[in-house]
Amino acid sequence: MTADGPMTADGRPGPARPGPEHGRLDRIEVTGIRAWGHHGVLAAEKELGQQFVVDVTLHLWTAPAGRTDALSRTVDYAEVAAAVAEEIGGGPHDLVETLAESIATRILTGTGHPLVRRVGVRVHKPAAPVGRPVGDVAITIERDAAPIPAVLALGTNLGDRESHLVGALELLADTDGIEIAWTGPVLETAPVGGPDGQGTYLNSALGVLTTLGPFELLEAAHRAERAARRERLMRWGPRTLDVDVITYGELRSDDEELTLPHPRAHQRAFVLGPWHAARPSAELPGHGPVAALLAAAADRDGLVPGPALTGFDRS
Ligand SMILES: Nc1ncnc2c1ncn2[C@@H]1O[C@H](COP(=O)(O)OP(=O)(O)OP(=O)(O)O)[C@@H](O)[C@H]1O
Ligand SMILES: Nc1nc2c(c(=O)[nH]1)N=C(CO)CN2
Repeated sequence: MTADGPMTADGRPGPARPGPEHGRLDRIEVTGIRAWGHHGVLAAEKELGQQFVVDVTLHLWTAPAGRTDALSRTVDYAEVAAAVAEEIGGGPHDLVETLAESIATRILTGTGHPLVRRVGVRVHKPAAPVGRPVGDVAITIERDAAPIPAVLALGTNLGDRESHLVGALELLADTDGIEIAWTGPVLETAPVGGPDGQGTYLNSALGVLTTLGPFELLEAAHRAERAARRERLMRWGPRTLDVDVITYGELRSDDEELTLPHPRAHQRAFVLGPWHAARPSAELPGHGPVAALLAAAADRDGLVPGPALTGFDRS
């Protein structure tokens, strides 16, 4: 097994490859969702209504749910079907194009958000008044979810710390679906917690725009840790590289594998300091302005400027 092989950072079996970072998402399909709607250009269609049938394809990474059997780590297809039926019953719109678009938007920004990264919608209007017998009228569209802004925190206090940070930034920047939006400065910070006598840390923070789902982003973070040969020997012990997901849009999650925002970020000057330096008006969802959190953090006096490293200069 190589450091980059199919294992999670703590040595458990990881997702079968190819995974989301290889551009291939899984698909959940719900077909034949039937409901009465009043869409159509003709007045009679709006007045009487007719049956519409919709098929949806949800593109998402399902390995976290498949591994743990947890519905909270995937999209509930019953909720999707209910949302689609509601959209069919809404409007009315003149065009099937508009109905398909409204269903795609509802899934990408509502029911399926943020796990569903792409959706396919096929709307059938089998009784459409075409003026002659036809088998069906259907439209198919495919739409991508908007990229999500996320914040990652990096820390290292073992081995060649500078190389670990530069390597992590390069690996993340090269990951499909991750675009680096900004980087914080590198700060040298006193260790917080863990065993006595461990070395000082270099910490930084990154802002990314990502088309990956939250678990896929965590997997990319773990991949960077594996590339630095991260070992988990003791809690808060020395480490070659730690990459934490601090925020993923406004998402709140109490899943122990991915708690969002990161459950200790609001107390940590070594996370808030580099973030604040790059984005002074940032807010941590559920906790308020990063500036105020930084001013109140117990470890705020343990930060000093670190080395100027390649890449960590994009604010
Ligand atoms: N927001 C998150 N970012 C990164 N890991 C998380 C997050 N939420 C939960 N985890 C889980 O925490 C577990 C332990 O992570 P890790 O070993 O990096 O902790 P740590 O860096 O020693 O401590 P801390 O979590 O206090 O930073 C991981 O297996 C991961 O699944
Ligand atoms: N200064 C500093 N202290 C820490 C850090 C860190 O990155 N920097 N990470 C920890 C666990 O993630 C625990 N303590």
